[in-house]
Amino acid sequence: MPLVEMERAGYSVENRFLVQGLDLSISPGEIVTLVGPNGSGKSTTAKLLLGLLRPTEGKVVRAADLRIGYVPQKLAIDPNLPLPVSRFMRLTKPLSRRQAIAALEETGVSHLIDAQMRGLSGGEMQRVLIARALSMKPQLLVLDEPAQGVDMAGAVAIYDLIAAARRRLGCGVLLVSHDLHLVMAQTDRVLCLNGHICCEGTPEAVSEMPEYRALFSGKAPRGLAVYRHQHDHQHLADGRVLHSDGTITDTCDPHECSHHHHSHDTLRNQVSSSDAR
Ligand SMILES: Nc1ncnc2c1ncn2[C@@H]1O[C@H](COP(=O)(O)OP(=O)(O)OP(=O)(O)O)[C@@H](O)[C@H]1O
Repeated sequence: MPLVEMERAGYSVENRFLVQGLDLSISPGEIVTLVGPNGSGKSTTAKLLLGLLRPTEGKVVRAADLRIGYVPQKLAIDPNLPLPVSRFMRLTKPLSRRQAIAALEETGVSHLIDAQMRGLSGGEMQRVLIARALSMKPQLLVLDEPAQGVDMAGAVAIYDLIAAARRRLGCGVLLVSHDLHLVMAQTDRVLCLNGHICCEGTPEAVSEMPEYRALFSGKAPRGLAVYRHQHDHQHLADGRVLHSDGTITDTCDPHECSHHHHSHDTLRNQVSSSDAR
């Protein structure tokens, strides 16, 4: 049984369709990624799935009593208001301090529990938002550009976190992203959006589809399989490194720490080769 299913769903404002003819479903345990250029309707599609918008045509059906965790693209809070992380974590759900710390631990930012939201870095903010979404113990996790404002190594770490949450909770995940090459490696199914679904399939298949390449003017990197690297350690938000045996060190051994550097180098090669094409 899918967690959520869209059938020929569309959404229009003043007779203009923002998205149309969407057929899409998300099942427990799968990561579905929506990619598309600015204004292609990714956030609108996410909001239709969540029930924040009602389709003006077609239908969207969610499983009964579905627990949803949502990381919005933009936070509707006044950035000037003082708001500690501890209070932000309790805004949508009553959580004890211990529960809030446990949720923040999952994303490596429990040390920020008493920090002010307005003082957080881009990466810290995203980790707090993901922790709040995970505290719902969601069956469906919807993340709208969860790696925005985060550098590439930070983005890889965030996508790893999401993949780990999917394994642990068995939840379905909808990811909205611009980071095609990074995000796609963690994803089971990719949908390319441009007001409608242009093409869909596995990351490897989609990366070679002409519709996908046209959508990004041929600038999308190829050969995504190289990003399916094995992780033997995780980079914590405070810069330290958590190894698979549970030890924490200040830096990773350069011989052991292949994945991020590998990703950087490979990406650089691929971007330059696709630019040259
Ligand atoms: N309430 C609204 N009224 C009118 N137009 C809207 C409304 N919401 C969104 N739009 C328009 O619909 C289109 C799709 O917006 P949407 O935010 O879904 O795109 P997106 O793919 O998420 O974009 P981005 O990558 O820039 O975040 C845009 O052209 C946007 O300006």
